[in-house]
Amino acid sequence: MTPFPDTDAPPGSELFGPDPTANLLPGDGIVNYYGPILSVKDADRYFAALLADVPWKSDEVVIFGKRIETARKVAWFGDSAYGYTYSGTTRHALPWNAELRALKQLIEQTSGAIYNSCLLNLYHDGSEGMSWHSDDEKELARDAAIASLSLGAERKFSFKHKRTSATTSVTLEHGALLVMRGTTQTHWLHSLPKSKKVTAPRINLTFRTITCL
Ligand SMILES: O=C(O)CCC(=O)C(=O)O
Ligand SMILES: [Fe+2]
Repeated sequence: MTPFPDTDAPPGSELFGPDPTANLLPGDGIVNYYGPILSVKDADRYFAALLADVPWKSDEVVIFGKRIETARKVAWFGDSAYGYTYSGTTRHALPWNAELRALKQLIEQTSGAIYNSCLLNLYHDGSEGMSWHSDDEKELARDAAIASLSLGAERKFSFKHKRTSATTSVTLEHGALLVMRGTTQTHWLHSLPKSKKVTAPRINLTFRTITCL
């Protein structure tokens, strides 16, 4: 009997999950995937608390000049009531609640960066996603780390290079952390593709740094 029958990975690596120092991108930016940083029990607890306590609102996007309300819901929290403008609408950040304060501290420790705001997205099922974009709004500090925590249904997350169209994808697990660093937003787009296979909801939190306060 072979000791590691199911994998070509180095012995033991499957016990410790992904290597968070490995870069998912071939260059022009850095994306680290930490895998789950919360126990399933804690991830379940945060998912339920955020689903119930966050004042979820539809987002607005402009497609071919038309203003569309998304089925996906959003909320925005921050250190102070920052104004944040996208698709021609300015929103103001809500003050941190207890769950978000605890998650922010854990994610700052794990990722080695600090954040002053968090955008939350609620996808009710796989019919909702987010199309190709980069997080390059003028309010965001250039090249600052963006830390993404996933709760709920597993979803695929994809990157596409703006010039070469090279793509790469990762599965975002319940309770998992992904961090985009350096010039990632300058050179790469990312998306959360829709999927007919996903029937359960997912909450995503992206911790960010807003400038021009
Ligand atoms: O839901 C996700 O994983 C990604 C969300 C995202 O890209 C964003 O909010 O800018
Ligand atoms: Fe994004």
